[in-house]
Formats: sequence, C-alpha cells, structure tokens
Amino acid sequence: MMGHMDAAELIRSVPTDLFLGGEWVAAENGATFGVHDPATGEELARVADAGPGDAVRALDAAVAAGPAWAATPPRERAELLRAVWQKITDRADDFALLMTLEMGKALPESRSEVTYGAEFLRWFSEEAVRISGRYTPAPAGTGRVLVTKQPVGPCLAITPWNFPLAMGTRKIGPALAAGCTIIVKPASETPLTIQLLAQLFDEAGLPAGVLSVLPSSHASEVTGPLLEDPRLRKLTFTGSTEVGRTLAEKAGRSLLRTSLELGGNAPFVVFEDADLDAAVEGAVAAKLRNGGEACTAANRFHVHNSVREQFVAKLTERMASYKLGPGTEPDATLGPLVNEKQKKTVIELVQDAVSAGASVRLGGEAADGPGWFYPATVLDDVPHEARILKEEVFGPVAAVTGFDTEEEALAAANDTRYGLAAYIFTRDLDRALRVSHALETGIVGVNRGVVSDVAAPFGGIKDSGLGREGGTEGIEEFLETKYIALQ
Ligand SMILES: NC(=O)c1ccc[n+]([C@@H]2O[C@H](COP(=O)([O-])OP(=O)(O)OC[C@H]3O[C@@H](n4cnc5c(N)ncnc54)[C@H](O)[C@@H]3O)[C@@H](O)[C@H]2O)c1
Ligand SMILES: O=CCCC(=O)O
Repeated sequence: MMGHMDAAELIRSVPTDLFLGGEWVAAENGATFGVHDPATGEELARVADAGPGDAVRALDAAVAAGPAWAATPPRERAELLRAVWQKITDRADDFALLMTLEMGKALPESRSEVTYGAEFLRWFSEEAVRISGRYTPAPAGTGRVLVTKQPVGPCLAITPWNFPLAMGTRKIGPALAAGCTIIVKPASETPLTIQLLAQLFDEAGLPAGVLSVLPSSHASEVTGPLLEDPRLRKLTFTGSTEVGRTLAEKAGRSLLRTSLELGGNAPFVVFEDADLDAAVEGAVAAKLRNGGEACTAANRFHVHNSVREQFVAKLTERMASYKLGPGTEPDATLGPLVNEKQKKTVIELVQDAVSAGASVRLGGEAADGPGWFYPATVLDDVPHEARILKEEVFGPVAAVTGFDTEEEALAAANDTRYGLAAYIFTRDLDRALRVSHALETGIVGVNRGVVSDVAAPFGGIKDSGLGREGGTEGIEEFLETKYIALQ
C-alpha cells in the first residue's frame, strides 16, 4: 500500500504531459490548461492541452499497436488488466483524494468510486478469456457455420467529469480485454484521475500505443479529426445528451460503431404499500450518491398521496443530516458542484419550480462565498410544468409530486425524453414486475436506491443513449462478429 500523500504532494506526483504512443510528451503547441478546485475555484494544476495533431499521432500509434495487441493471448491481456486493478486498489487513498480535489465530491463518495471504477478492470480481466463464438452444421446440409469474435479496432473514448475513474475504466477495461487499442479524451474539469490511471498502465507494461490519453480544453477540435479518420472504428461516449447527439451525427457519417451513455431524469416512485423507511433510505441514496451529480440520480419523486407527507418529512430529516463542505473535510458528506455553470443551472431550476408554486421543505438557497456549493434541497408540490421535472438537475435537489393511482404514477414516470434509470418501492411483487416492464428505461431499481453494478448491463433508451456498458454485454461493444462459411 503506497504511503498516504497530502494534497499538494499528490497533485505534484501526477504526470501532466500527454500519454501518447507509450511516451509522456508535451502538447504539440506546448499549451496547457488549468484544473480547478470546486471548493475554492482556485487552480490546482496545469495539464498539457492536446491539439488535433496530437490526436492524429495518438491514432497513428493506436493503429500501429493494434495487430500485436489483438494477437496478444487473452490471458496476457487479462493479467495486465488485473495488475492495474491491483495497482489502483493499492493506491485507493490517492485516487480518492485526487478525485475529490478535481471534482469536489466528498471523500466517502470518491472512495466508493475507486472501488467501483477499479472493479471494471478486474471484471473485464475475467471476461477477456471468455470471448467465444460458435460452430454448427448448416441446417440444409449446405456446409458448416463458424462464428468468431474479433476486436473492433482503434477506439475513441470521451468521458465525463462526474465519475472520472469509473467512466474511464468502464470503457478501457472491455476495450483492452477485447484486444482493441483506445484513445481517451477525459473531461477538462477532471483530467488528473485518468492521467494517474495512465501512469499505472504504463508502469504495468502496457505496450506503446495501446492506450493514449488526450486531456484538452478544446474537445471538439481534438476529437473532430479522429471522427473523420476511416482508421478509427469505434466511438464510445459518456456525457450529456446534447453532446451525444452531435457526436452521433458525426459518427454516423463514418458509420462508426457507436456507444452513447447519456443524460438521465430518473423517476422515483413510492407506492402506498412501500416500506416507508426503506423508501426514504433508497431515496437518499438515489438522490445524493455523488452529490446528485449522477446520470442515475433520482430527479423526480412521485409519491402516493396517502403517504406523501410522511415520506417528505422523513426525507427532509435525512437530507438535512448531510454536511455541506469541501470534499476533503473529514466530516463533509456533500461537496460542492463541479463548476459555476452547474451551480447556476441548479439555482435556476429551483427558482423556476418555486415560482411555479413548489414549496421549499429544505434548503433552496445557494451558499454564499467561494466555491460552488449548493445545499441538500427538498421541494414538495412541484407543479407539472416545472422545468425541474423535465430537465436533469444534476445536483442535490429532490422534487416531489403526488399521485393517486398506478396509472397516474406510470404516466408521470414515463413523461420524459430520457430513459436511463427508474426506481420503484412497493411490497407487491406483481406490481413491481408489472411496473418494471412498463417503465421506459434501461434500468429499474426495485426497492433499491443504488443500481450500478459492474456485473450488470448499464445503459438507457430514448435520449439516454445507445448500447450497454459493464456486465457480459459490455465487451460486445468492442467486438465484431465474423461468420466463416465452411464446406
Ligand atoms: N449515462 C451515463 O452512464 C452517464 C454517466 C456520467 C455522466 N452522464 C451524463 O453526462 C452529463 C454530465 O457530464 P459532462 O458535463 O461532462 O457532459 P458533457 O457532455 O458536457 O461532456 C462530456 C465529455 O464530452 C466532451 N465534449 C463536450 N463537447 C464536445 C464536443 N462538441 N465534441 C467532443 N467532445 C465534447 C467533454 O469535454 C467531456 O469530456 C450529464 O448529462 C450526465 O447525465 C451520463
Ligand atoms: O453518472 C452516471 C452513473 C455512473 C454509474 O453509476 O455507473
């Protein structure tokens, strides 16, 4: 276990050059950009600012390294992924502190993400040796069917700031397990975590060019040339629906294999027969995991009117117990939002709901002073037309509305362009299965407030994306299926 570094030592220890083709190099024009501490707004570090030329060089390296990596025995690929899982685990404290420093979330949230993010590498180290096809005589006796799986080829991964490690390993793990090479463009808010991950892959002996990392403050300029290059074979994007749509249009022109993990607007439905204490605990978990900055976050709470007052009172009490403060403070359980833009969005959505008639049961006012802090907030009686029921709040705000019948609850839950996660609390198994089937989402939590699991297929429908990550399904996004017709 590495010694525990303090924040300044840790920041200084993270490489800030580009990890490109197995080397650590400056950006083509020597440019750098600043990474800021959400708790103070102050600059934490400066990182190489990759340009389009760096991106093309990274793709050159990925193409050159591709055949040898694809031919590397699966067990060897597996052992390397497992070794990096171990390295992350050994440096869990460093990763947790680094994520809290650059993204803001409370340390317990970061520690939880380190375990979750590292696990994608262990999970896909095990999947690497289980890639299989099939063999069968053709039914008409006209020959034999041989089906095999091959790596899709060089990939581009574009990742968000809210789970800086896990959203990277959820792509890097299956890509490397499948025998693909991959270029990662992390969010400009949180490049340091992926920089540290790249260092561990480098230490583990990953062959040059298999992984390159391109931090950049010009995401579109850097990724544009790659999306137009026919040598690129896969785009895997996690981020907002707005950006995902733009990227899908570009990828469509090259008919790129594309995976999109996009925004969410999860309903949290509490039926009259629910275990109310369990529902409140589930609600707090679904709302405040990652400070509410999670695509799976419960955005809209639809509660049967017969239990709504009890539920809101209990939820308010539980959310009031969260301590707002810099994520590095030992007793903080709710950190700042990632940037000023995010804070302004949350303020706007709350003010819109209150203006439309919602009542504030907790919080509702942004904290003054430095940093982008917003308190845990509970709004009740939120009117149907309020923006907060239609837009992803991505902050610690619970918007509660009531219903009287299952049909009303289902109509409200599905009344959104998103379709990632949904949560239902009921003791009635028939109702749980009936409603789960009727919900227009890729994921349903039944009497659970946290659904994410490396062993499960993660993804959504409608405006929440295309494809699945994690589970046995996740590696298929990085494989092509080939049919060999035999006599
Ligand atoms: N479904 C999921 O698994 C999942 C997970 C995490 C976050 N998200 C979603 O991501 C959003 C928050 O993350 P965010 O603010 O980083 O999202 P974002 O879409 O602003 O940015 C995501 C990534 O895309 C890059 N990017 C932005 N514009 C680009 C462009 N024109 N071309 C190429 N790259 C571009 C960014 O630099 C970043 O690396 C939320 O909507 C959240 O729901 C979804
Ligand atoms: O923000 C997106 C959710 C990340 C996860 O829970 O896998």
